[in-house]
Amino acid sequence: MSVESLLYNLNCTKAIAFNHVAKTVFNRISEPIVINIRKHSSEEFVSRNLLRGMDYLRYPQLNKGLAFTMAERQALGIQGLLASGVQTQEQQLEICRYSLSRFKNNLNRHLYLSELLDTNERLFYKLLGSDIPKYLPLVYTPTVGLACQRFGLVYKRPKGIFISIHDKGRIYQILQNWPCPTVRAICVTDGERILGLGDLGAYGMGIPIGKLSLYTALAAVPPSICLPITLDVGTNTQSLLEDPLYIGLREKRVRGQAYDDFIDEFMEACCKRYSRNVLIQFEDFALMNAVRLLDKYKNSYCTFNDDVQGTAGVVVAGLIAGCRITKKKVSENIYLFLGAGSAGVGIANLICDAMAEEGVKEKDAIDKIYLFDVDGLLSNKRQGGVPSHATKYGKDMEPTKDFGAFVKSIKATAIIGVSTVGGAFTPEILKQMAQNCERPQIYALSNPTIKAECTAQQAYDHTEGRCIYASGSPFPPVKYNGKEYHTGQGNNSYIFPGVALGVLACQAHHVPDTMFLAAATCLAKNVKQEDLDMGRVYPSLTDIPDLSNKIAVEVIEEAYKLKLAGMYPKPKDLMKFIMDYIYKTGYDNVKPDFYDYPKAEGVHVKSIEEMVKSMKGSK
Ligand SMILES: O=C([O-])CC(=O)C(=O)O
Ligand SMILES: [Mg+2]
Repeated sequence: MSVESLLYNLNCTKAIAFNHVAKTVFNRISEPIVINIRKHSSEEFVSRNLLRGMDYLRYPQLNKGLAFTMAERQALGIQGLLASGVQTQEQQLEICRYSLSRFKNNLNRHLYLSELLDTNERLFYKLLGSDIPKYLPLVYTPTVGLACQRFGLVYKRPKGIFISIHDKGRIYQILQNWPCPTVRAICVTDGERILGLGDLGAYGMGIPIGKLSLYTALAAVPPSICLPITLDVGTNTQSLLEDPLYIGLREKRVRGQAYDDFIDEFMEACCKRYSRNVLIQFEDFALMNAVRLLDKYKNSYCTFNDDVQGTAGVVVAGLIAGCRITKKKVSENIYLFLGAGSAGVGIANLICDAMAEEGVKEKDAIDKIYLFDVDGLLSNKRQGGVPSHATKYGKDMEPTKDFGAFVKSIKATAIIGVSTVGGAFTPEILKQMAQNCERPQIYALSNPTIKAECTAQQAYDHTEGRCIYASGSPFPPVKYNGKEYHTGQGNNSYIFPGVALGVLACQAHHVPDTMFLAAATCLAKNVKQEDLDMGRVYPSLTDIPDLSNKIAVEVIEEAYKLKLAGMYPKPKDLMKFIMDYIYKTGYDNVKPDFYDYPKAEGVHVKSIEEMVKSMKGSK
């Protein structure tokens, strides 16, 4: 029995109580144990691969529930373990939809979906894909924020790896405990800046799980190659340290050299375990580490920071699409940021790149971009100066903390909220934007919903319905002057799944900023005129899977252009190449080789169909 199935079979409390020594011991005895007790040819096959029929029900990657046909049930030796009825996947989806409709709140819906993922992976992704606008907010922003805050209740079984600062020196060994050796994509957090909710420590695990489930739901990246990781270096949130349900280290965060050495070891261990071009997505690190670690690793690893580059990609896509409405160039706007953290500076940098494409020099581009942080305008004259990650945006202007007055004095045409201060775009600020230009662009990007700088309704109400508005979390349709408007969700989920798909498919070994600009341009190009007519700068969420494929093609083009691709020769038809690569949610794609089962040398891993056939042949 593997450690995974052992944990699976224990109830939640025992699983958490499973101590480190026991884990190590079990890991040792989970080395190949060849069971060969059955005689029937198909059963013999199962045992030689150490997969028992029951495993087809137990493992979400293999389970089809009542959709196993009678012949399959016989071949797998699971007849009688399921009710006699045989269901189609479509019928199962109906049952899921009905079950979800019975819950009264979204956290319970999130928990239901999380259990579905633990039970039947293909059904989960099929359901998500059947109505993305409906299900995305349940597995992702905003509900995932709540799930993180309650992660002590949500945690049931391993969906990713926790690596604690005390594991320093043996990170590689811990990675080996993950049962799938084919990992190609990792999403990692240290839980310090979870959405706009702050330091949630080990509770942050909900984020890499959610982000990677979007790799599959929105870009059909095979889930077996994805690994969520939380680096537990403690938490500085006192309420968590005192929370009896808290699942992480009850210690203050480790900082300085010890932290840096830990992250260095982590990066090396990932490469040693999974190859040098394993993709590592950084997510929800605090500002002090996000930009610094990106700069440190971006040229030596296959890595990106979603909050810096993914968010920048989606905002720049919105701005380029916004220019299709205003008939202006990107460089003809004046940009003002509320928030100068990792997201703000990442967006500002990519705006400069977009202006460079229009032939604007970097200095002139910077002149059109202003940032505020908690201490006011990034002014070179302010006490304490401009933070090091943002020095190039420091202005030789008098310091000010009055954001509203500044909106007026510089005649901003686009304001971008990445401040995590809910309601910071006051009615006065919005009204001023409406005076500054005909179609002011308002981005209220902080997540989850309560952290948005203004709601969609407020933006329309205070700009006479003339604004181009986008938010990070979804808002219901807005009513203005008797008309209904559907506003866009400027969330990095439009960008990172497609970029990841492209990087993974062509085995790129770096993820340069230009890939995000290529993704942003592709996204902006694909906004339909009818969306623009409504003032919406993003396509419908329903379109994301198609868009991700298109973005992936652009990313692959960029990878070959920059000689970063690891796969030669370059495929002739990139779209076909992508279509062959991606994960399919139909049950006919269930394969028994999803995990690291010890296989006898030369043993062919048969598909379920082959097993059914061999059973028929042996009759
Ligand atoms: O997760 C999201 O919805 C967007 C994001 O990266 C963040 O807010 O940190
Ligand atoms: Mg994030």
